[in-house]
Amino acid sequence: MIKIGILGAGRVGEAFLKGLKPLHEEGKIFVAASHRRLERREELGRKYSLKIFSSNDELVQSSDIVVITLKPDQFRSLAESMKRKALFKDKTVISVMAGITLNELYEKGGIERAFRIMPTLGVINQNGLMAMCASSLIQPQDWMDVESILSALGDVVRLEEDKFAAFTALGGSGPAYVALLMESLVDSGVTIGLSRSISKKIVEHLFESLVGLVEIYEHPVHLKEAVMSPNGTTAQGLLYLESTGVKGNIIQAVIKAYQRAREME
Ligand SMILES: NC(=O)C1=CN([C@@H]2O[C@H](COP(=O)(O)OP(=O)(O)OC[C@H]3O[C@@H](n4cnc5c(N)ncnc54)[C@H](OP(=O)(O)O)[C@@H]3O)[C@@H](O)[C@H]2O)C=CC1
Ligand SMILES: O=C(O)[C@@H]1CCC=N1
Repeated sequence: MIKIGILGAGRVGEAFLKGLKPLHEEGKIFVAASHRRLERREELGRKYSLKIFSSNDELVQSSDIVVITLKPDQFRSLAESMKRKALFKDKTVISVMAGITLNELYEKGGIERAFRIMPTLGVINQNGLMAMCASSLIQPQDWMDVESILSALGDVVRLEEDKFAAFTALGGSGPAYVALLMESLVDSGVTIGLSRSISKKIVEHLFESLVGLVEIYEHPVHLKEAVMSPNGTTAQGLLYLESTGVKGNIIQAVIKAYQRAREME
């Protein structure tokens, strides 16, 4: 049975624990994790009834596949000693860390067999989208095994490593942009006299129904035209948005995030 260890189970690491637990319970894989704080280990142990190690080294030693869910700098500070101990020899690693390239995994951590993935936060409720690339030692069977495991957390797309910064800027950071838009719309409802609860209900409905509407209208532009009546309310709202350069600003925001993602590599 494949043994999977989640190294540094924070927000994304916990999403992996939660998403993979059903496969663990069905006896298809064995899942464990590590964390540096006792309080967090106890919390995860209580919630998932899985083994949570205090020692990262022991977790790695007892795993076939190690999912590294540390922050990039937390990994960088641990990597050298792990490389010295040759901990990752014969292990397969899945890294979710923004800006850590396959080459850096090898150079700093001595990790030869690696998948680099970039998940969206949707993995928290098994509804993520994950970009995935791999080092040259990874074989077709490894791809199939890992894709099958990751499908418990959402959809997987194979992507060239040189497109990871772009995926990170749009998909990885994306939930934050959409959350900001959502927050602004809820505040706008309150500003024009609606209670916060009804405003929130309207905005939640708008987001929930949007994907279905775009499917029906086939393109966001056609959806926009369907809502926009001659001399109506939508035309006035859109005129203001367009005059403030909202579309260019959103594109610029993603470009900024992309530049930062490139800098991190
Ligand atoms: N959040 C997101 O939307 C996305 C994040 N990512 C990537 O995922 C990674 C994790 O992000 P996220 O889950 O948000 O971050 P978190 O800070 O929630 O997770 C990292 C966890 O690792 C723990 N940790 C730190 N050092 C050690 C150590 N030496 N040994 C064991 N555990 C340790 C931290 O503990 P402590 O709580 O004590 O700091 C923390 O709980 C990042 O590299 C990020 O780039 C990728 C895509 C999306
Ligand atoms: O902000 C970040 O750096 C990480 C990567 C994508 C989402 N969070």
